[in-house]
Amino acid sequence: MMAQSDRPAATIANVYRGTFMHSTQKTALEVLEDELLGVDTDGKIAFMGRGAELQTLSQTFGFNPSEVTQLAKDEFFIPGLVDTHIHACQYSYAGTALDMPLLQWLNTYTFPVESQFTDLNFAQRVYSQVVKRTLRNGTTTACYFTSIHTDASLLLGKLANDFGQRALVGKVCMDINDFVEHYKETTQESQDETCRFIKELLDKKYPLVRPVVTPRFALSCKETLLGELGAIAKKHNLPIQSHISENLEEVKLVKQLFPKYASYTDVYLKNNLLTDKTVMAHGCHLSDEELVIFKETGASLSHCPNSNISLCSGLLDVRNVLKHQVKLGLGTDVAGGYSASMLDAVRRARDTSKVLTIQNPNYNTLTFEEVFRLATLGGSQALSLDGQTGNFEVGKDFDALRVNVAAPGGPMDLSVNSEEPKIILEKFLNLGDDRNIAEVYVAGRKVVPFTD
Ligand SMILES: Nc1nc2[nH]cnc2c(=O)[nH]1
Ligand SMILES: [Zn+2]
Repeated sequence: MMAQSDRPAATIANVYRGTFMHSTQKTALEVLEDELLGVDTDGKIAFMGRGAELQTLSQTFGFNPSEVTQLAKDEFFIPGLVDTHIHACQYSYAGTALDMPLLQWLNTYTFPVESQFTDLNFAQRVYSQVVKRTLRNGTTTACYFTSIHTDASLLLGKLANDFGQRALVGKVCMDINDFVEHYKETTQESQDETCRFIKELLDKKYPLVRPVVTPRFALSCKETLLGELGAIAKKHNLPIQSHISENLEEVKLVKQLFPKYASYTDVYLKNNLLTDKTVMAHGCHLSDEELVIFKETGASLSHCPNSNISLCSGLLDVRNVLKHQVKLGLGTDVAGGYSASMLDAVRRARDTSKVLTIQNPNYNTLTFEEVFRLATLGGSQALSLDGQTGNFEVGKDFDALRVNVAAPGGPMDLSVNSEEPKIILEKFLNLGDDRNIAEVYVAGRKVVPFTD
């Protein structure tokens, strides 16, 4: 059935015909074969319909049928991948330094590297690499942590805008750090610089890049700073990101440092940091009572399975999170997670679920369709961006990957017998890489291959 926007007829910029696969609220995987999708000049999906409706649609929307882009037999579109948690400033050492648990890893590797982002040349190099690499890997939306440095963080916003990535960018706030000299702010500096960062980034009016209030985690922020950051987010109605219950040593220390609070979740809750626009990374060790608070506040979780395994932090029970109806997306958590590819996050999420099944054979393993939904629609919900992106719905922005599973020199071979699209998607999710991602679109604009 033809679906079209209620808005006045838009000028159609592009029409694509072929197989589209995406998730909806009702179904983890919907396969639309011989589908037509029209994108208007604002980059929004103006209509979707069956291939057989071409003539009617072309008249209604005023496009020439001969200008329709027809996908090849081995191609399909999926929604852009949403990385709900990635540290842009840790990209330079991704793939290394994975021999310690979280707190030692932060002190030994992370803080010394992050402290270098006073140098804007260094920032320019690392940040352009991470934006380009993630776009090539199909990340159309990224929720970034930076370092404590405002100017370098603004530079990341500029680069995401220049390359056309949808991004939330968070200048990291931390007024506690006993290990690396100078790599911390005073409480006042952290608030002032957060306000400057928000103002300057919003003033740029980048259409797809927004600031996110970013207390690093409870162990890096004094109570006063947590409260002030909660107030800033409230005042400007901004999203919030942080880390929670990643590793048991961290959970224990939070209990010791915040004895007045009922739980780790309560620390964020009482400081106005758990809202329906909050995304917290990890949550491996949250209790059911804490998950109930997430559900009640509308806060979401970012599941970062590569990081959880690489830093030996824990295994998130995604089934239990979903049972509690907590919004959930996937994150790479570079560089605790060693891969900047969301395809890796998909695979590691499935592996984690299988480890839980090995531990308990009655555990209901996540299906590949469910994990695909987490990487797309789930991520957009976790970042409160599901009004704009996450799947192919009329009125949303066209954020999409044109996948070619038969890309020359690619990493996978197709079955000799032709398979149905769903099986080919499964194969791509498990075996594909950027060689199969022929084109990437964000808000209708082709951002990969790069034009320069
Ligand atoms: N994985 C991870 N966890 C954190 N908790 C506080 N900071 C960090 C960080 O940079 N990475
Ligand atoms: Zn992280």
